[in-house]
Amino acid sequence: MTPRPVLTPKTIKTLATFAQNLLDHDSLIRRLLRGLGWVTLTPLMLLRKLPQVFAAGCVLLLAYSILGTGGLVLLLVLPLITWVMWRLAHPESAEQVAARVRRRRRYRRIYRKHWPTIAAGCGLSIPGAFGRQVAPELIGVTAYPGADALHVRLLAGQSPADYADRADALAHAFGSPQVRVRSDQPGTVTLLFSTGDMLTEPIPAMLLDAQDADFEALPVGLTEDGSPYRLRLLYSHVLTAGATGSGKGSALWSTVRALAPSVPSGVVELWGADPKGGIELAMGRALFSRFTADDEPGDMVQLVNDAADLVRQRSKRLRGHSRKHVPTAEEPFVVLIIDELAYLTDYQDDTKFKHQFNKALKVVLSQGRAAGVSVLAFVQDPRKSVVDARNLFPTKVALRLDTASEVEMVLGKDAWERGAHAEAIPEAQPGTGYVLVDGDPTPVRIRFTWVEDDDIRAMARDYPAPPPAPPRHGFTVVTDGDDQDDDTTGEVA
Ligand SMILES: Nc1ncnc2c1ncn2[C@@H]1O[C@H](COP(=O)(O)OP(=O)(O)OP(=O)(O)O)[C@@H](O)[C@H]1O
Repeated sequence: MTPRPVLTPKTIKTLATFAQNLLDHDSLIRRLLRGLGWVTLTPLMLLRKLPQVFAAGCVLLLAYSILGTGGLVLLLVLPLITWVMWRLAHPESAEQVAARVRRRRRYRRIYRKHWPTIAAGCGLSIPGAFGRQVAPELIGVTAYPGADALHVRLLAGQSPADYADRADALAHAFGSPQVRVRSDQPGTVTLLFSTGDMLTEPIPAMLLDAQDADFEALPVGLTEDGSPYRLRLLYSHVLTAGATGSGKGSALWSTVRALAPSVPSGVVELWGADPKGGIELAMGRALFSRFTADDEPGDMVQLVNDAADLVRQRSKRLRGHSRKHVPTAEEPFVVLIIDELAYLTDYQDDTKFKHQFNKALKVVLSQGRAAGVSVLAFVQDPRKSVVDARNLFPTKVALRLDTASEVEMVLGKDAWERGAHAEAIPEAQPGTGYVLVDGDPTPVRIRFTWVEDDDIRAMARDYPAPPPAPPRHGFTVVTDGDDQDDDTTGEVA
């Protein structure tokens, strides 16, 4: 028996029809194959692009197969009911979770998606293979209530200054009112995009803390991410500049308030010089161990001279024993508060007075930090001649100022380029400013708390300075020429 040929004319005709059908776009076979592909590939696509949706679909299918329709409906409705009950019972925690979810969505939709294009547009990418642009790696995003922080790994050859130069372009590209550049660790940079202003509302005075205060981290206000701002005063000096009505008073009293609980024990001594006749400081007079608000400038010179003498004595004692003075009730942390520095350093006609004052102030500024004597000074006019000593202040604060050049006079050009636009602070937001601390090029936007007159009176009543003890600092003027360092002879202004 001869075998039947596999390819009979009939088989060939069937195959030809099948092939024609395959080629025909609208044929049944093509449609069936397309359907099959869709059914098998869609879950794979979902798994890759939207893993959460895929997982949710699997759970629902599983629930349906195990629990049936009723169970499936329950499974769908239960989270909704739980969410509504949560919102009703604990609206704050529910809002926190919702905000976190919103922020994560924003991170994915805005930053992750657009970062490569925006980095290239702002000139922060480098050319890669095949004409592609290589963007700096976006390591992650931290969402704070008032700002999003983008952590970016620097490309070889880049520095945070390159990002500071492009800060304006970056802010516009991401639709943020402002971006500030922070360099936290080598090789990375943090870009802080404002997403809303946490500092628009006045911040009430901090609760007085009866515990021993940390004088290197005094809570005086809030930063723009809503966290407390802690000011270093011990082993530092702070210069605050601001136009009239910018809130210098709140900077002063927020700091005094953080120190006040340590005043009655004598661990902190406040010395106040208010050349404007006591308008600012007199309300809290009882807090001050030494106070001069006379129009008579001689008293101010005496006060700063005494501070300089104390610094010299302590420095002499510290020499060879310790590098830093630790405040105690016997040897307190002395804070010399000068309300309007320009009045004493610049506006005086009497050159002899100016010379004496500047000489003593320079001793305190150059040697006082280690000796536990800090200066907290305020100026309205930041012209160079007024604050020529600003480099001796490790911490500088620019409240609202009139022009960008004034900001540069106080904080330096680099800080302005990094976003410290103190000239743009709204008049309606007194107490807001930028802080720059030596060693950290990133200005921090903060708002000082608002200490009301009643709060000041209550502080003065509850935390008065102890009565003067017999001389314990030995305020006798040190005349030993050997103890006076060369740099005590210079002028401040
Ligand atoms: N931190 C703050 N929060 C809310 N309001 C404030 C704050 N600081 C100041 N203010 C408001 O602004 C006004 C002016 O503030 P302040 O007197 O401290 O400014 P200043 O810079 O000391 O002005 P001047 O140089 O004219 O004395 C205050 O009376 C108060 O109403």
